[in-house]
Amino acid sequence: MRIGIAGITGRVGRLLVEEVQAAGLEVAGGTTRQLEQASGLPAGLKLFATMAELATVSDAVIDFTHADTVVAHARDLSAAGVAWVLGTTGLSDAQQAAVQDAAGLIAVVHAANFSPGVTLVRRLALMMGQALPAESYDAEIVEMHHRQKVDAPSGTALAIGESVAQGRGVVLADVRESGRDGHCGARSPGAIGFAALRGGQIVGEHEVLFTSADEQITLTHRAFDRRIFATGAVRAARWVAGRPAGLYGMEDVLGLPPL
Ligand SMILES: NC(=O)C1=CN([C@@H]2O[C@H](COP(=O)(O)OP(=O)(O)OC[C@H]3O[C@@H](n4cnc5c(N)ncnc54)[C@H](OP(=O)(O)O)[C@@H]3O)[C@@H](O)[C@H]2O)C=CC1
Ligand SMILES: O=C(O)C1=N[C@H](C(=O)O)C[C@H](O)C1
Repeated sequence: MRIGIAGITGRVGRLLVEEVQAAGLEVAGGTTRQLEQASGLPAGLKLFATMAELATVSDAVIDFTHADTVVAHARDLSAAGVAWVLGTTGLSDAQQAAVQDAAGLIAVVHAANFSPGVTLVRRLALMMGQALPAESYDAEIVEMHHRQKVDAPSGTALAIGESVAQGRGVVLADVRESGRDGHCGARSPGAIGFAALRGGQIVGEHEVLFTSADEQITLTHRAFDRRIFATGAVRAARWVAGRPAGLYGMEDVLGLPPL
């Protein structure tokens, strides 16, 4: 199986090269905007300036790049009929819609976090949302990442928030409170709050807190090594091969029953 890697010079992209090879799969090549200057990659890798070119040599493409690439990548992979494993976060509504449209034509695995642990945390968050009434339990999600991260809150924090909202039977956009600062007023009843911290080289930490007047329950996930995302994405690429068009998540890859 030939795996293309979009964003092959990136923090995750470089690990993907190693993990695709470790899984016994072929690295078909990768995309980069720095065709001449890309350094530190294994010799002999095929580098391409566009997804359209990478798609011609790939059976599936793993994509950890930037939200600005998503619309073009959706178009090019749909046109080529190549499966897409998408890890990029910080997508706008229009970019999400492009992913959804692509999934009508090709198989897409889209996850804000490819670690098995976060997939389980999302399930637990949904159950907590179902069990702990919003009138009594305030849900807050705190995330911390490395200083280079460009989007906030993290895709994982938002995905966990979606799970809590699903458990509560509400729409996240209606109850989301992010980035409180200044005279922002008291917490709205039923709000799901988000706080984003940045510093150093933290790989990724997420905490979900449910706090009532009488008790607090917290779920914590810490990624110690970015490789966990690369191994999860390679697992998803293996899984997606030959699947019909559709939008899949990491819970499908892990074979978890629907909630
Ligand atoms: N789902 C998951 O499990 C995870 C998701 N992520 C997400 O994956 C994405 C990439 O993360 P990470 O590898 O840390 O990021 P990096 O910035 O290290 O790598 C992204 C690469 O994408 C390429 N790129 C292409 N187009 C653009 C653009 N318009 N702007 C910026 N870069 C571009 C760059 O390569 P070049 O300059 O060579 O073109 C860059 O090296 C982020 O959205 C991040 O949040 C990260 C970890 C886990
Ligand atoms: O940018 C990162 O590094 C990460 N991004 C993802 C996110 O936004 O949730 C996943 C992980 O936390 C690392």
